[in-house]
Amino acid sequence: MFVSQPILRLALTAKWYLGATILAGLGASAAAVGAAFSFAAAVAAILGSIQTGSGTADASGTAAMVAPLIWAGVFTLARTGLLWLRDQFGTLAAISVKSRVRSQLMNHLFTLGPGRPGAGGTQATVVDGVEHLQAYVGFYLPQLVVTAIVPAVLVGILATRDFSVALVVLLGVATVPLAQRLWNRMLGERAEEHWEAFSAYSARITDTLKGIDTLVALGAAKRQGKRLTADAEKLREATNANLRASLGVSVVTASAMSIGTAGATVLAAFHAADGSLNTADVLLVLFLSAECFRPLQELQNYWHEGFYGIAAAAGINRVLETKPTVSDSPDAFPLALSGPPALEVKAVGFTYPGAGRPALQDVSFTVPAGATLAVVGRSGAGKSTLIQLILRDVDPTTGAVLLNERNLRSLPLAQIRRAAARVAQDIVLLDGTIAENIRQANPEATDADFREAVAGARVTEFTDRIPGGLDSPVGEGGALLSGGQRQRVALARALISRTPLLVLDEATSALDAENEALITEALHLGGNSRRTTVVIAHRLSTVVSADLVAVLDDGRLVEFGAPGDLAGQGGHWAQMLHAQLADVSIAGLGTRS
Ligand SMILES: Nc1ncnc2c1ncn2[C@@H]1O[C@H](COP(=O)(O)OP(=O)(O)OP(=O)(O)O)[C@@H](O)[C@H]1O
Repeated sequence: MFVSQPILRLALTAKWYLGATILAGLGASAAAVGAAFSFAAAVAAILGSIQTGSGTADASGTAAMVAPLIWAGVFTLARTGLLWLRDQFGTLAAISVKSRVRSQLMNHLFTLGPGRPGAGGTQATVVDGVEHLQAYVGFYLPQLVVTAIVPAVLVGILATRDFSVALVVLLGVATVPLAQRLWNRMLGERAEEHWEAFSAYSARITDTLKGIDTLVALGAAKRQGKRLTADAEKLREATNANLRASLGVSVVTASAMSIGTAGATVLAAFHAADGSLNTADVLLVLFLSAECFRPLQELQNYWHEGFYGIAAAAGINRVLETKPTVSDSPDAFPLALSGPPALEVKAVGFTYPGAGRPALQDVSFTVPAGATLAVVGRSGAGKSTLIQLILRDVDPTTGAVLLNERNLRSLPLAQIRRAAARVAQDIVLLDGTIAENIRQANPEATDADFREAVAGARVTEFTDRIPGGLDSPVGEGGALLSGGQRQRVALARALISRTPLLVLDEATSALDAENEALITEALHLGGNSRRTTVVIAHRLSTVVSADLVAVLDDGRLVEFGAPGDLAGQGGHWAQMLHAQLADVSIAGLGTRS
């Protein structure tokens, strides 16, 4: 018997369906017992009439056998109907549990933040893993209960007819769960290994499909193909190991059932010969012995079907047990936020788990409400880390981030998510139309808000030129749009969401200078605005329109102030400015042909 505790807890959410499945299974066995007694009664009636007559069944014997035969027919039909009902209820239980497990997995994944497991393996768990629960939850688990009850009751009934036959059947029945117990540990390990191999293979396929163009361009398709073959080989080995282990259980179970039934038949024959059992009782004993083993046989069949569900349960548990990177503190309460918030970063330090050195050290600055802060610095200086801290994707190792003087840790996470819009460099659009993608950020937005957002982010500039306009599909992940068009859709999403805090992580990198300037204007980066904005930018044009600049270098804040003030100080910002201006002037030099 193999029961995964967390999946059992989830299965109990469909307890009514599971209860009905169990009742129908028990009812089917009861109907089989009824049919066995009826057949035995019919046979007894016929034999009785032969013994009293002249060697053939007389009219009274034929009449006496009609009623039991009708009953046998009724019980047999009832059994068929109950088995059908059992399968229906089992399927309904499985469907209900699968949909609950999927939504629990998705809800949990939403809370996990950057620490969530990789997309490939997670997809295998949410799609295939949960699908495998069907046979485990709908059939294996209810059959466990039926198997625990039916053989015990039937052995009791058998004992009233023939104690020694009952004892032989009991020995056969008891051997099956004992053998399975011995195998469980090994099967559990095999199940986990199989699931690991399956999700690794599935993750590799997802990665390959996502990066197929890059792999072809790099000439690395063959190498990736070899890796896929190696993963497929590991999966084949794991599947074989699985099959070998479950074959062991099958052999022991089938032997115990065959030996038990054969033993019961031989004993019943002896007892018929010595007159301690009549022919009708022999028939009854044989029927009941077979019915004792039937639930065990079915349990074994379901075990084979549900095995992958048990394997997947390990993967499902692993996702459900992954702890979120940040969570609500027990005494969190919302901040009264009527306009753009003031942002304070106070002596903040952050070290990634397992990293040898801090990504940020002792960073402090304040951004007044409605102002725009541009964060600049070399690659690896800590800009993205700072953004993650401001959005509370992670908590600082030391110091604190405050909104309107309230530590982010004391705010409900849901409020922070609602108050902040983020546009990252790699934009992910969901399959649907351009308009649907934009409206998704604020389904309650009015048509006027929508028009303002698409105009501000210069979306209409390209949608006016395509036949479907704003109702054109974006394709999977936004594949039908260019990088710059995707960024404009994402910026429109940020504009329509009207959040008081806006974070742009190189969100205009794919735009041409003219569009960037116009969008910057629409976002009111600079001057008092209805939102406080933090922007990571490499382009001068974005930075000079900000109210404040924070220059990071090797995780430390090396300069902070208005861009105009810093420009004259000859420090990091002034040097970056000069370097970029030199690039611009060299690029702007004409050539003589
Ligand atoms: N998940 C991570 N685990 C460990 N170290 C990390 C992780 N992410 C970033 N780092 C390290 O933290 C430091 C700061 O990285 P961060 O991504 O914040 O820099 P950045 O200024 O945004 O760089 P870029 O401009 O290249 O995006 C780097 O040394 C980087 O290697």
